[in-house]
Amino acid sequence: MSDIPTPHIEATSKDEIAKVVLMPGDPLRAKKIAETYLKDVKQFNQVRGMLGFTGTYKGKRVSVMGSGMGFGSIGIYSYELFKFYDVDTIIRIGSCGASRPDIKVMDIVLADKAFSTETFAKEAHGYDDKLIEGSQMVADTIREVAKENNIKMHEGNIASGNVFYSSVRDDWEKLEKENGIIAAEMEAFALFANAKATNKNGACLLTVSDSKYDHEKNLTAEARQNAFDAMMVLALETAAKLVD
Ligand SMILES: O=P(O)(O)O[C@H]1O[C@H](CO)[C@@H](O)[C@H]1O
Ligand SMILES: O=c1cc[nH]c(=O)[nH]1
Repeated sequence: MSDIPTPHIEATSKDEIAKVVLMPGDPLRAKKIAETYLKDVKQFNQVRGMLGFTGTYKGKRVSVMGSGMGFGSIGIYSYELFKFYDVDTIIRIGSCGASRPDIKVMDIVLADKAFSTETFAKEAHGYDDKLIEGSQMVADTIREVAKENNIKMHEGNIASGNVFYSSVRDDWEKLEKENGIIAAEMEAFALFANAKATNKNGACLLTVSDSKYDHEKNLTAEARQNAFDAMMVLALETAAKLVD
């Protein structure tokens, strides 16, 4: 197996990437975060447009890189970061759909476990589990930061899946109830599986971008790219504590 650079990340030294990586799906959101919140920023990746940057937040080195959408994409990037670049922690910072009426657009969700009916974890690492837990150490730090900054979060399991548009599934509400699912997105299950297999830390913070209970409030693509400030405070302050 190749070492660095990898087929998908062009950084030639492990030092170009911090021990904690924040990972939105959208590479342009990664750029925006680096420009807005980090100092002394250096870009470490542009292969396939999957932009990655390292800078400092309150003096602590933090990286931010896009994951792309779905298990295939985050599966590649998170594995290469954990396995070949010695990254310890990846915090996904994404958007999601709400699976409960009390969870509103712009609310923040901290994922406990990610649920999927798909085969990524089995094919990648032989895991049969449909629910895979995120790092409780990172989740505890996020809770601490939320308390310190008076930021409200919903906590629970989330559903992950490669299929955004489905014309056949009608069993979701039952699965959501049975598995304690409060929101839906497309990457956390693969991230948590890779973290488990490499003995690293994966966590997932989400901002609700749309709700089937309130379609009128759903966010535009531009708002999704720009509007997630509270989640950013949580992720950046957590990263700063983790690299103490
Ligand atoms: O906003 P991001 O992080 O991309 O997350 C969500 O948005 C994308 C779908 O529009 C999927 O990647 C899903 O997980
Ligand atoms: O994956 C996603 C992302 C946002 N909203 C959804 O319903 N699903």
